[in-house]
Amino acid sequence: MTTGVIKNIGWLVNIREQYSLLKGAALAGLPVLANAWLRIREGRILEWGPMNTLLVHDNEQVWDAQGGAILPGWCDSHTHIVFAATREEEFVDKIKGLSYAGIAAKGGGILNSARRLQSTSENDLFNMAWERLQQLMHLGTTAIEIKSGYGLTVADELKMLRVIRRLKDTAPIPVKATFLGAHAFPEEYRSNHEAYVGLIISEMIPAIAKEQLADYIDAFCEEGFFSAEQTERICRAGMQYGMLPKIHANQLHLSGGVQTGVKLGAISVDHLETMDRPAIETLAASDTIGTLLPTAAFFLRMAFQPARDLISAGCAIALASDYNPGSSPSGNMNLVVAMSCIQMKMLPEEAINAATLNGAYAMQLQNETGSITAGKLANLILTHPIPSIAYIPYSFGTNLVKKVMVRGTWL
Ligand SMILES: N=CN[C@@H](CCC(=O)O)C(=O)O
Ligand SMILES: [Zn+2]
Repeated sequence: MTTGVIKNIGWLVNIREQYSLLKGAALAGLPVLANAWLRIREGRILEWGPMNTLLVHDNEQVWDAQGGAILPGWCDSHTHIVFAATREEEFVDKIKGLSYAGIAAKGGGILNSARRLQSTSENDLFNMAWERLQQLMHLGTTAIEIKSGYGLTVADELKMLRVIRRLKDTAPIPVKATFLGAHAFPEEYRSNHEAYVGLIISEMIPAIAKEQLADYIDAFCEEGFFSAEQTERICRAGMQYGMLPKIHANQLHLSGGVQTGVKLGAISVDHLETMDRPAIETLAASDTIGTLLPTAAFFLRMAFQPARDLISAGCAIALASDYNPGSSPSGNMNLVVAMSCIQMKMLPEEAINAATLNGAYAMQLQNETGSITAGKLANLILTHPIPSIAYIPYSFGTNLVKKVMVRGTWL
């Protein structure tokens, strides 16, 4: 745990003494201090001010930002980084014309990942996910949610969640675990979906709860996958054990996932590529966060999420990477932020808030990270010198991240 002061910060971004979930117009308010210093004590943010007020303490460590910006690290609230193999062959199939749903119907997609994961050891899965997590941290992600959902048997879902637990115990950043047994129906349940729903409810959830392996419960609420009614039953079963819902909703169709999530008081409903007025208004009238995953829409060549409509209606919006081998094989949150500005017309301020403070809320980590606030973790991004905040999404594809600090230590 390090103590010291960062000087010559060009822009100190998202400074907040008080904070709350940002909805609608509030998303555009990003408090920034130009030409600043920031003091860290015991791995946490202590205080900050304009450069002309800096008094360096005796024997204090001083780091020079050399005009770079300091931001709270990205809070990626939706990932699937535990997987056994990449799926670039399906990527090529898609280039040749097959649809995402078509690939899934052929036994590809999630079931392909499940077959590969079932024959991979817990240790190998951990090592692969650990490597991915290291890469993400160097790209500025300093809090993350990770889902199961490529196991699809009691033993393999437990295996995945134990890997996530090990990541939690090993990583220096906060990690949250989500149980997504309801990700796809395994082949052997093709003609008896109810039996698989029963397995999730009566065997998987109690076993996971016994080992306290999951913070959240998720279901892929989608045509051909889990209906709104099945999603509700599965989530309610998880809620009995304290797992709050975070739901895959309205990705390919108007699945009813948004309404189901709001009805259950879900922390978030995620994806939202396919929205209509009732879904937008239901979300806007709730405290459930709409988590947008623009790199998944990009990779699947789908229409992007209607961010402007959601913000105009007053919704709380978060941004996340959806890092997974099928629909978003990238966990680069810098790209997510840029894409949300370029393709969804989010303002740079809205996108940064959605990828930091609201992302933290979407993992119930708002008191630990997501803004420059005294007492929060010193989990920070230092950029190369930039002329403005808008330059961050504007210069998409250029790695502006110079260094990342986690709990007061530079990686
Ligand atoms: N949509 C469902 N689940 C993942 C994709 C998983 C996969 O294709 O492996 C997603 O969030 O996009
Ligand atoms: Zn996902």
